[in-house]
Amino acid sequence: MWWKVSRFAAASRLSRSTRPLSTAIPGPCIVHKRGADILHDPWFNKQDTGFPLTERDRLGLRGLLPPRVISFEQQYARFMESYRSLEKNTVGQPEGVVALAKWRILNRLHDRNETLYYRVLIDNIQDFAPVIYTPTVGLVCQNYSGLFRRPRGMYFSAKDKGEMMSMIYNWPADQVEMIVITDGSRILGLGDLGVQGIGIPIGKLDMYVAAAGINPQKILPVMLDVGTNNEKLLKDRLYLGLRQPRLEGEEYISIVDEFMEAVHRRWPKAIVQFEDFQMKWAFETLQRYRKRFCTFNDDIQGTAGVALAGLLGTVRAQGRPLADIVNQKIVVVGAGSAGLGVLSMAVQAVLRIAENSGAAAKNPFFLLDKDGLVTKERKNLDPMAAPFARDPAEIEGLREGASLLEVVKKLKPHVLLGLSGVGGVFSEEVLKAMRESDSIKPAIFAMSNPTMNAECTAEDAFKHAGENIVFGSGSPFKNVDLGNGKVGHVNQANNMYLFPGIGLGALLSGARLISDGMLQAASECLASYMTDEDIRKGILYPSIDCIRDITAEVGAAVVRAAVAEELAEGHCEVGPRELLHMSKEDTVEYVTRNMWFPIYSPLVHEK
Ligand SMILES: NC(=O)c1ccc[n+]([C@@H]2O[C@H](COP(=O)([O-])OP(=O)(O)OC[C@H]3O[C@@H](n4cnc5c(N)ncnc54)[C@H](O)[C@@H]3O)[C@@H](O)[C@H]2O)c1
Ligand SMILES: O=C(O)C[C@H](O)C(=O)O
Ligand SMILES: [Mg+2]
Repeated sequence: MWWKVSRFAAASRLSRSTRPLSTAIPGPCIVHKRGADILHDPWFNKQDTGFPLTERDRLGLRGLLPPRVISFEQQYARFMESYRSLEKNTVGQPEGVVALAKWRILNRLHDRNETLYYRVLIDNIQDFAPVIYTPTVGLVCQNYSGLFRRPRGMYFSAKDKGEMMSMIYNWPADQVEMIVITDGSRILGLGDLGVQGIGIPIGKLDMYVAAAGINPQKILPVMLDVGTNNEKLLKDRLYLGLRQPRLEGEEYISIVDEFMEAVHRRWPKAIVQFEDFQMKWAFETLQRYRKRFCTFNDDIQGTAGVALAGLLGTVRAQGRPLADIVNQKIVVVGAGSAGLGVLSMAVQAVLRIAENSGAAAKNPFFLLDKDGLVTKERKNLDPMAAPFARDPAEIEGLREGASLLEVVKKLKPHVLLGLSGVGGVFSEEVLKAMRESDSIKPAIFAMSNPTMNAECTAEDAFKHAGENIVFGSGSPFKNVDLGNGKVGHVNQANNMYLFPGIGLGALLSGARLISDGMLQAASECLASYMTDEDIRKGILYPSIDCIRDITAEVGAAVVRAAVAEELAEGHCEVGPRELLHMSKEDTVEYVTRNMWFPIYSPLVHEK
């Protein structure tokens, strides 16, 4: 049977499966529509031919469909056949053309039938994540106005000021649990894409459904269109967003305030994830809302947890105890929302580890931005970067603004971590200089997205920096063939390993807010997920095939942290007292049980 050989189940590391028994009888699903309205609704549509005859009778579909009933399994096989033949037929065509063709076929299925769409996505996550998420989502955003066929999610624009409280009620679902919002101002490493950035919340929420099992009827992608400063888009006749420069200052923040209040009024328990906001607004909105609403910024906080898990992994990969992190030299390239988010969390973790192990706390971090090494001598030092600027007296031989190459040659760092958004900044010379690293297993993280913005490719990293490196990248690269049967393992150092678990854990705990402790628990869970044996092979993160399992573990860690901090108010029928009495295993089981899984449910009509 096709589902028995699914790679998802085969690759699952844990014996407990996040997939329900295939024999389980699905519960009914109440619909408030009938007839053709059902066929046009991707939440309920069963690819038309999948409606059994009794259901056709009940829902007034008789006569609207050809007589033959096609099973879910047959529909699944048929879709996969078309996808595979598209793959075959596009061999040799330019990469971007193939990527968009794959995105189109998946997007069409998404528009028609969400159950089948999410099932093929879950079962083929390794193949499909790069199509619906990073890196193809970047290309989709760049071409969004031309690709546009149907809207998805909600669009709030600067023109809607004063109207949002009523507009929010235009969304057709009664319940929304997870919202991802962007203002399109820093889409991956591609800059300001205005309204076209809506592709990012859509892709992130697809991962929420696939990895965290959030019901797709309870997700909401949101675009806050406050204009764009992208000249090319402003001149583009087809551009679908507001053709005006971005709002700034009070005008800007009052729009975000209004949106947050409207959402909170209609769905007080919904989690709001901020995504791909330019740095100043990313930090400002996080500070402004994190105590008032259940919200987090994925680029600052999700990325930090994934990077920290990677840094701890590199210490283990060298066969050293975690406390040795204080003795590492870690160069962070990029002082934006992601780089500074990583540093904030990692500095706290290093202090904690040093305190717990009795080691003297040392600062292992060195920060560079577009103007080179950031020191206290920097003129107009950004206040957000100031806590991480080095004192020139402590870093003998390195000047303010030193280039990356100078820094690497002088320091011989253990880790090079890129969040600069600039493709190729880990040049051949820089990578070759990493051969002199003081680490027996130097680590290179080229975390910028999409692929062309990665600081280096996997191939170049292994070629120039040596075969003994540990490598991670934000966008997927294939493992590198090192010859003689040896393989250079590529880790996907992407916040997708954490944000679904953070959101799910926050939701199921019913926490009022997302605390540092909950985020730290998520990161620690990811950091301890891999075995020593894997880590020694340079495998720092689980395979994406296991993303539901790792998300269940992360979600449970977040729930437990919320309970420990007395932030958990419970979810649905599970109250705070029940959460309090759950063991670790019970909590994982609770989280897993709450994951939605795509199967056709019998539809029952109610007026
Ligand atoms: N892998 C992941 O999970 C993940 C998560 C978040 C962000 N990212 C990626 O990180 C990148 C940066 O995101 P951000 O939000 O921090 O952007 P940002 O615009 O806020 O910051 C970019 C930073 O890079 C610096 N920079 C630019 N050119 C540089 C150069 N040549 N050398 C050194 N530094 C340079 C800038 O000075 C700035 O400090 C993006 O490409 C994004 O896709 C990846
Ligand atoms: O979207 C991603 O793939 C990761 C991250 O949130 C980014 O902004 O690059
Ligand atoms: Mg992002």
